[in-house]
Amino acid sequence: MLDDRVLDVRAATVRYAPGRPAVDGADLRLTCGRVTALLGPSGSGKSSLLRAIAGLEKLDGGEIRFENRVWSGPGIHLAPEQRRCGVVFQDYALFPHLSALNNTAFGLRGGDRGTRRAKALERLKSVELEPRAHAFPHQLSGGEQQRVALARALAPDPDVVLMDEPFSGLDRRLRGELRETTARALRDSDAATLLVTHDAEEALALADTIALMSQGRIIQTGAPDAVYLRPASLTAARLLGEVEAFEAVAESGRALTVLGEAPASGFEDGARVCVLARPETIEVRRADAQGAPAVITGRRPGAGQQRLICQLEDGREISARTALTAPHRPGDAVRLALDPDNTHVIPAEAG
Ligand SMILES: Nc1ncnc2c1ncn2[C@@H]1O[C@H](COP(=O)(O)OP(=O)(O)OP(=O)(O)O)[C@@H](O)[C@H]1O
Repeated sequence: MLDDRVLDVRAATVRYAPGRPAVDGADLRLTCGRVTALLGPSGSGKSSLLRAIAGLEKLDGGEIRFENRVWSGPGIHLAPEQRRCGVVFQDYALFPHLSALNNTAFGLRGGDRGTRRAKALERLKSVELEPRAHAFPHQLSGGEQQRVALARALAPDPDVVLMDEPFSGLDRRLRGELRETTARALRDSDAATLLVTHDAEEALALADTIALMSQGRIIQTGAPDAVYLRPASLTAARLLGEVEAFEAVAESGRALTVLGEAPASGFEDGARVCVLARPETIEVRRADAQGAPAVITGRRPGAGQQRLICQLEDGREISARTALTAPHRPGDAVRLALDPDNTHVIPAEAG
C-alpha cells in the first residue's frame, strides 16, 4: 500500500515578541484527502500556525515538510508561491474587478487561455457556482463569495488547502449548507486541508480529524467523536463544548462521585481522578428514583434539546441536556445520575 501523502509540522514555533511564542512547539500532521479542523480559543495561535504553513510567517524553531520537501526549517523558508498550497482567508480576499471565473483562473499557470478557463469553470462547478461564473464579487452573496474563494484555492490542484474561519461571516443556516458543499469539494480535491475555527460544532460536523490548540500548542488530535467523548484533559474537553467535572478517588476500578459511580479501570487504588460527563449524558430522573437530589433552577430550550440547570443540595449547579419534549420545568425536584457508559475519567492533574 502506498504511504499517505502528508504535511508534517514538528515543534513549530512562531514568536512575534519576547515572552511566550504565539506558536509554541506545535506538532501537527495533515493527510491528503482528509480535512483537519484546528480548534482553539481566540489567541491560541491558530492563524499564526496556518500562516506559517502558508509561508506567510517564518518559523523561529521546528520544521514544516510536505512529503520529502522541507517548506520551513532551520535556514529554509520557501516563498508562499513555492508551496503547493491554496489559502482561503476569512474575508475571502477576492479581486473586486475580476469575475468569479477570472478570480478562479487567477492562480492557474501553463496551458492556453481556453484550457485555463475550462479548468476554472470545472472548479466553479465543483462548488455549484457555474451559473454565476460571470458575476463580479459585489454581485455575489457572502456564501457565493466564499465558494469562489474555495474554487480559486482549489483550481491549481494544491497539495494543501488552508482555510481560516471560512464561514465566520455567514449566517447559521447558510453555514450548514455551505459546510456540505465545502466538505465535498475538499474531499474530491485530494488535498490535505486545514480548517481553522473556534466553532466546535463546525469542527465536529466537517472534519475527519480534530486538532485542539491551546496557548500555542496542539494538546490533542483525533477523530471528532473520540476527542469529544475521550478528551485528554479538562481544557481539551471544554474546547469541544460544555462538560461537568467531578473529583473522585479510584477504588477497585471505579470512581465514586456525587452523581454515582464511573468505571475507572487503569487507575491504581487511591489515585485522584477527574470524572468528565457531557450534559446530554447526565440522566435527569424522577424525584422518587435513585440518584443525587436536585432542583431544576433554569431551563433554556434549544433545537431539539433543552438545557437544564439543576442545583444539588450542596448548592453546586449541574448542567444537563434532555429532549425538548421531556416534561422538565424550573422548580421540579429531580434526581441526577451519571450514565456510567458515557463518562470519561482522566488523572486529577489533567483536570
Ligand atoms: N503580526 C503579529 N504581531 C504580533 N503579535 C501577533 C501577530 N499576529 C498574532 N499575534 C499574537 O499572537 C497570538 C496568537 O494569535 P493568532 O491570531 O495566531 O491566534 P488565533 O488562535 O488565530 O486567534 P483568533 O481566533 O482570535 O483569530 C495572539 O496573542 C496575537 O495577539
